[in-house]
Amino acid sequence: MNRYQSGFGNEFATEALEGALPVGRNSPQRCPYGLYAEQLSGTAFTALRADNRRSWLYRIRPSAMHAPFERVDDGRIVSDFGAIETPPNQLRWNPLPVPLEPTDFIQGIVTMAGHGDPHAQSGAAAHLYVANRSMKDRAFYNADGEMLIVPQQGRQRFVTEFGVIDVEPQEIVVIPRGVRFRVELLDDIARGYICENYGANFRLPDLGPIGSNGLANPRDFMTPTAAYEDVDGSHVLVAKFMGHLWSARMDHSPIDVVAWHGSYAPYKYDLRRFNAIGSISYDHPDPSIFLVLHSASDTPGVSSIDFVIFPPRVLAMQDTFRPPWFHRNIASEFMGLVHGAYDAKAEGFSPGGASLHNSMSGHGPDAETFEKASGADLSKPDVIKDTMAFMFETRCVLRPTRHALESAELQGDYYRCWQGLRKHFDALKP
Ligand SMILES: O=C(O)Cc1cc(O)ccc1O
Ligand SMILES: [Fe+2]
Repeated sequence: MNRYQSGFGNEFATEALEGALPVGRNSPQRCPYGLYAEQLSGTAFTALRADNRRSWLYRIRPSAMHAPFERVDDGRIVSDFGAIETPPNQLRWNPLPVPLEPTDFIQGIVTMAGHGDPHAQSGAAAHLYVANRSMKDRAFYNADGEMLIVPQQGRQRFVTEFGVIDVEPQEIVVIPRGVRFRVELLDDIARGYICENYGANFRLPDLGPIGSNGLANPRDFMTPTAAYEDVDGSHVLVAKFMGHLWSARMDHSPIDVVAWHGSYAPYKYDLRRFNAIGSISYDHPDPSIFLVLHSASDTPGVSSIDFVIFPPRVLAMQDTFRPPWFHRNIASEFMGLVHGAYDAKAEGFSPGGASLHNSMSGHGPDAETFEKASGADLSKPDVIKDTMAFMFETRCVLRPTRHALESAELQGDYYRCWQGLRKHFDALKP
């Protein structure tokens, strides 16, 4: 049986038992198989039809059935970014070390930076995670934000209320606000990045003059078909709510949805399917050309968050410095590397590592990349292979956490990568 349905933001309909979906109504007096009907809405009831997202779930028990939540340790998760001063320095980190203690996905999350707050429904957080064991009899949901997860090492299984999503590095998974799930490791280690989006749900960008095809194509987004477990016994439900973790006991698995229909559901996307578009004449285009998904702000044309990738591609621009240019932007850029090398940095940016270039902080190619690209033979195209870098680009400054600024992984000498840039200026040589 096909485990996925294809399409972005579709009206999906799926049942794990034949006839489990009520026909012609959402909430019949008695649901088939003795199931409970429950609506999960991810936008205001009255949101415009194009933005409206909700699903109807037909489950063994309603999601209200749990003991009261109690506060538990937040671990290394942070949602309050005002506590410490934000330096304008360019920052870069080595990958997180593999934990020595048993650590599951939730315990393995480390917040690196963020802005805004869940209460205002605006802003974002950038987290890293590294885990060495599966979540067991434990599920999680995030009421604060949608989670865009970028696995970097190890295959990972997201067992959600809506069905099962398997991902490997170079794929991403998006878990909408409120959706309950657990993460199982399919390899020894699971490592990756998370963009937590407190604002409007991620959506595909409009394509303008690009036309009706290109960038991330809607049919490559995969949403699972219904899959449920009918398991009685002690379970724990962990919630992230208003910046903190809460835990409640349950006497059954919350992954008990036998059928569902609607438009609010988790999905995955294989970044290798991205249709990269670029300059075929001259100049290096703005990285918005590599936009996969974005969260819109209240200002038309200005995203709150852009999720951008730098996939394999061919550079053939003439009389052009082909790698990224030197720049300062109003936006702030948190970057990660899933695989390979990034074309603006000859060394020091490793797979699993991260960098942060905040609003108006100058950055660009390192000295080695600049020298090489300035003298490159442009008669041949550069075929950029075996790479997958990405960026969580935000409208507002991403404020690093105390952990990020004090961790052993912070590269204190990052600034040096630009110090070797030589002065080439000669007023007599135009
Ligand atoms: O800083 C970076 O490496 C990301 C980036 C890439 C690019 O091609 C243009 C602008 C930009 O910020
Ligand atoms: Fe940049």
